[in-house]
Amino acid sequence: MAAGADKGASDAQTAAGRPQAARLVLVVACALVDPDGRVLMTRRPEGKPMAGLWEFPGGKLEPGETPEAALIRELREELGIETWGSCLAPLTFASHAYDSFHLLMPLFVCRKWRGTPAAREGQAMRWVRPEALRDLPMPAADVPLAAMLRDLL
Ligand SMILES: Nc1nc2c([nH]c(=O)n2[C@H]2C[C@H](O)[C@@H](COP(=O)(O)OP(=O)(O)OP(=O)(O)O)O2)c(=O)[nH]1
Repeated sequence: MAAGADKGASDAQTAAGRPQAARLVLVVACALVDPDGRVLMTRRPEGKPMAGLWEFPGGKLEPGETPEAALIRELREELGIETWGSCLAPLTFASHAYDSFHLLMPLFVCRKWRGTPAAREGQAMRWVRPEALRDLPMPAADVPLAAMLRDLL
């Protein structure tokens, strides 16, 4: 019998019998790290899913964008800062099953930018020591990232 052929009808399966992934959403995010080693976190505004939770700046890619270009654009739009691909170092990633989609989120670290981050979209923001990240309410996908940042930064 093919693997999975005896599973219940409630399991989402492809015709080939493999588990069916939820819609995959690619989001790129950044740990901006200041000279004191603190990380910039922003709070999701009211009216959005997961409102009030603290997240890394970033967002979804637009069609045809590379992750790096999307992140540079998001940092400009959200925080009014300018950075460069050469200043974005891949750090880790989140792969998390939310109810309605599966989030795949590379997390870059950036220590060099031009300008002073300011919340351009009305979101709250704060600089947080890596060891204090665990005290912030975060999206479920971010919880393991916070633990990794404590070790890696
Ligand atoms: N930017 C960011 N998004 C995160 C983090 N953790 C996490 O689960 N997400 C989720 C929340 C959203 O579903 C998605 C980010 O997409 P987004 O910021 O472009 O979209 P949004 O929900 O704010 O707004 P919309 O474009 O869907 O209307 O990724 C994180 O640390 N940073």
